[in-house]
Amino acid sequence: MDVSKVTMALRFLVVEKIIGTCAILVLLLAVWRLIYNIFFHPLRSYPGPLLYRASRLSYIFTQLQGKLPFKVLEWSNKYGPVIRIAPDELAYTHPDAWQNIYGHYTGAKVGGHEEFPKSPATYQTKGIQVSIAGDVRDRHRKLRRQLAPIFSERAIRDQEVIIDKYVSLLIKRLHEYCEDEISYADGEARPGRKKTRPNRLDLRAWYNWTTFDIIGDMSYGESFGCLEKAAYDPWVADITETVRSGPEMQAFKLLGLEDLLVLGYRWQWLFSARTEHEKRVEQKLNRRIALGTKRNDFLAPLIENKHDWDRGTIRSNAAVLTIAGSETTATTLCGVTFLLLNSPECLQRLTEEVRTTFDSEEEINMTSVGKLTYMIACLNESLRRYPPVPTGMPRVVPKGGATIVDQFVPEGMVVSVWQWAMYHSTKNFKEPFKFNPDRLLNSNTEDKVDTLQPFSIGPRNCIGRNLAFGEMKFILARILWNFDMELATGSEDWMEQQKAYFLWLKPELPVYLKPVRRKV
Ligand code: HEM
Repeated sequence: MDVSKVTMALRFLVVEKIIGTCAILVLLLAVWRLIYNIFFHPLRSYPGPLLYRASRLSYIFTQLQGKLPFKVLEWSNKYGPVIRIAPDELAYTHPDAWQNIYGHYTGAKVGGHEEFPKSPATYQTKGIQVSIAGDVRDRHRKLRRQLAPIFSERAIRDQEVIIDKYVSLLIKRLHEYCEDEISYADGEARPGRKKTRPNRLDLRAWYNWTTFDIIGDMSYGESFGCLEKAAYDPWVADITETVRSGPEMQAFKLLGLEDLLVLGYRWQWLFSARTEHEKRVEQKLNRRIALGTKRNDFLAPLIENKHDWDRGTIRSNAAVLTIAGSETTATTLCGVTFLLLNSPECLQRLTEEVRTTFDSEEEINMTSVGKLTYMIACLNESLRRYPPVPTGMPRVVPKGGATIVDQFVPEGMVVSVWQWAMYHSTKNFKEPFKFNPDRLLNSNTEDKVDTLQPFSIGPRNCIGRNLAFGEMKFILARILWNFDMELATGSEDWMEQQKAYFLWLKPELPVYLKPVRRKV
């Protein structure tokens, strides 16, 4: 008998047994986990779909498909305004949740609780520098204090000359692309191409180019040159990848694979577009620093206070301001354009407002657009129908737990308001899928208009709200002054076909533009 063969066989049997036992243990543990999550977890009494209450996997799967906000609405209609969407996570569509989760607290002394920290699985990754949008409380407060003055209404008005420069360039370029001598083929406007159908332009691109060029100048002292080239800069083109990779990175963390994510990120076999993006930010930052600190732009406070911040902090904040400050605004402009083009009466009323309020285009500026009450209602209604941040903005319940929408939630649980679902719930708005700006002009008890907080509230609300609103009113007014618009055929389901991640993954928005001819 061959002893070595017997030893080998025995070894094989032992190894097989160990693997088998481990597999059974893992399986038992997983089953126990499911049972625990359903019957013994501190959130067991909260309603929600069984598969999601039982395991995180269902949440991750639906989130990666970009469908979670739509599911939350479905569940909100079925289970009510507080839904358990993962074993340790609650989604809210109840208006009180805004204040309870995101509001300012004055500390335990007056019976409040501490500020709810941002959930690390969404906002922080080990070893990767976070920005103001993800930073921990003390660093956040300092960053916010230094940046706030530059985002005040007055400071933004002082920057009007920059905004005006790019909006005027947008209008000039759109006119050029609408001129008869410019011809184009395949519906894609480009000088020198043969014309098929007139003036069909992708407004998603033009809005993105404009808001990126503005933010580029306001942050780094140089635009991305998108409007000049009528083409995407690689940086701008990367945004889609950044939007898509957000939930993928979150999935790694929720599955306990953060170390693998960090390794992959460092060695660039995961999310390499993000690493490339960081390199480009660094190059722009170098050029900005070479300009000195005299410029009154968004990066000046961080560069001036460089003893407070290392290079990584300045870089990550430069990157987040660029994306947060442009993609969201361009998204809302696309949304309002699409919704108006699908509501001819609203479009006509708004066009009339713009063309009768002003006698000439020169009268349209960042201050005078404040008179356009119907436009403000249209923009707010678009932010309701198509909020740029459609998902939850997850926070962790602080030590001691908290009462949210009259129910106690234990510490450590993840909670958030889901904007898209909240704004489309019939509990909050009558005919929620209807684009109806009048609901924001006439007081009406059926619409809970205070629910609408697209810029969030509290200490971590949007720092760029003044800029965003000023810019959107100004761009939309100038477009409506100059052009008549019609939605290109084939785009009727533009909004329905989108995936909703932390931001929307939006397709092109082809629109026919016809310049308005005025008698001189
Ligand atoms: C329509 C346009 C915009 C919308 C709807 C919007 C919405 C939001 C929301 C909901 C948040 C909170 C995110 C969270 O809690 O995770 C936020 C944060 C933020 N936004 Fe905006 N935003 C817009 C435009 C802008 C602009 C123009 C800028 C700047 C140039 C900007 C810069 C930021 C920054 C830096 C934060 C993080 C603030 C902090 O944590 O203190 N946003 N925004």
